[in-house]
Amino acid sequence: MAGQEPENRAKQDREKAGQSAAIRGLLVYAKPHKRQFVGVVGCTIIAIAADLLQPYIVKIAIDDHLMNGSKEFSPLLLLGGLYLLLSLLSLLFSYIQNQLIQIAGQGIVMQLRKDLFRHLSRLSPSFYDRMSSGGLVTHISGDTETVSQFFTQVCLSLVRDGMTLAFILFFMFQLDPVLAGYSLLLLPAIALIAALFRGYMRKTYQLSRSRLSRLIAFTAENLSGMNLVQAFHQEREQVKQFEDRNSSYYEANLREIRTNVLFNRSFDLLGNLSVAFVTWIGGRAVYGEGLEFGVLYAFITYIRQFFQPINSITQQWNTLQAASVSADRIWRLFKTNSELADKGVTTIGQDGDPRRAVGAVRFNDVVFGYTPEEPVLQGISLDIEPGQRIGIVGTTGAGKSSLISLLCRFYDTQRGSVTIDGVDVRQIPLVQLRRAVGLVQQEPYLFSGSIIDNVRLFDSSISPEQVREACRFVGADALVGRLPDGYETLLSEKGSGLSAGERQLISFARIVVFRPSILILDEATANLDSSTEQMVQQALNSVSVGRTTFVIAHRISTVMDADRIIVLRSGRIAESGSHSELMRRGGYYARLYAHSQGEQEEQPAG
Ligand SMILES: Nc1ncnc2c1ncn2[C@@H]1O[C@H](COP(=O)(O)OP(=O)(O)OP(=O)(O)O)[C@@H](O)[C@H]1O
Repeated sequence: MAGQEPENRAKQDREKAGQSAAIRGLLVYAKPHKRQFVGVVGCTIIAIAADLLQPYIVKIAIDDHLMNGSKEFSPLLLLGGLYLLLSLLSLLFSYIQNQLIQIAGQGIVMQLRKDLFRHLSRLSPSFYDRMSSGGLVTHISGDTETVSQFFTQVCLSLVRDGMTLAFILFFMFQLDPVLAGYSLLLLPAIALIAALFRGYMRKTYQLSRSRLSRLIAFTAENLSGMNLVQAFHQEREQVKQFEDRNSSYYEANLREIRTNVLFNRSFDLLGNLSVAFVTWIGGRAVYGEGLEFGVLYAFITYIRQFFQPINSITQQWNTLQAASVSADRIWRLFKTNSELADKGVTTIGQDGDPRRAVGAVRFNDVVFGYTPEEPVLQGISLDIEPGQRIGIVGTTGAGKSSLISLLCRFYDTQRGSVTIDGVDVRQIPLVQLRRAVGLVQQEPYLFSGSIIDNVRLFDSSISPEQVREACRFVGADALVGRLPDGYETLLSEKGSGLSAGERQLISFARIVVFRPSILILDEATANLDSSTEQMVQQALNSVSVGRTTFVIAHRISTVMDADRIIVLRSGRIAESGSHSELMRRGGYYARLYAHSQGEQEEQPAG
């Protein structure tokens, strides 16, 4: 146990160093808003001075005009006018100060969210294999919001409350140094209360934040998988889990509020005690004519105001802590590099247009696993000529999708290489590679947007007419015709409102529009009924003419007419050849085929 102490301390030191580096990193974002921050400081000085001069004006009115028996009304009117003017000035400059800090703070966080999202969109699929989407939602929404509070609350409080304190002390010493000296006796009591509460407030604050993050993450993940939750009748279990998280957040929140209220009331109590103290000491001095009554009035007003900024600065401690933790988490995300270094500089295709690549694909002794210890593909070598139609078959988990993931470079090989037209995919810039290779998956992703934008993927260089033509080509125009606003119909997230097969047709139209030189269909027609499949198949046959095409299918009938069929078994190529060759051989493929035809009861082991 004793050995853990220094270890924990070293860990805490590392965390602290990371957090301050993160805060420093955030300050880079603040740089473009320098002028707004200078404006905030200027406005704060004017607003505070106008605020704190008000008791001074009353003091002049009392001591110089009311108490000396003067019956003149006009100086009082003038002082009253001045008081009003100061109030208006304070109001106006507080407003401008608030506007400026919000513009700066929100601007910083808007930029931060933008950069973070852009960064996340470049991270490789392996990153998303590890991270929960709910956790990422919390980072983008919750953490950036906390960072925004750093600028709009912590920075503002430090400037405003720090200056207020300095001004109050200045006025107090200006009015009566002895009474001001007595007031300083309060400082140890203030420090004691702050120290007593600080640790506890931090703990309760962090507890409620972390429980809120858990709640948000759980909600986000459940909403995206709600159809599965319902399909498996998990509603009651999920509601129970939600309730647990919800009530533990409720308790943590109440505890945090209770601590804050206790802290605030302690300060109020101290404030009232100090007013009583000053009234007693000052009152005696006024009776003994050692102090003017106006000075006492102004003093009491200042001492009342003295606690508010201290209270506010102490409260910001929590926000500062939370902001540094959030900044650290955001920074760590920024520092996560894509495992796929996009350093390739070799272009492919005629005139540098990857869509006009020849389409020769080679797998050279490829070994790959999602974790290094568990290889999923073992020593795959393939040589595919341009324009060939390749079928890939194999039982569930044999490695079919993994094989084409390497061609798309969603992952990098552990050994060996994949080349297109003789160029290693790692040497091809990712943007070129993604244009060269078109992928249609079983569950195509549709974006929130119109049909037109979903087909042309928001690329406005592709005209709506080209989109319509592509839809006609794959037979999607009848479907679009049935939608309320035709091609302008807005699809909601994940394309809900369309059946799986209809979503598939839209993704086929994409391929027709973008015409990649290599086409991959991963169980792409599995969701279509047989008549639609036939129609799409015809369309695909025309699209795939002259293009290297990979077709992954469970239904062997889908790949029977391929130039060559690759049969995968446990991450290795078991057989390859045309349908008739493989059937003649009477091996694993022939058994798979027989099984798919329902001639064999047992599925071959794979
Ligand atoms: N993202 C991933 N992270 C970790 N392991 C994975 C991942 N994707 C697939 N695997 C594993 O890799 C192996 C091969 O999976 P792959 O999806 O390539 O098989 P498949 O032949 O396409 O199967 P199916 O016919 O079911 O689509 C399986 O054991 C699978 O569990």
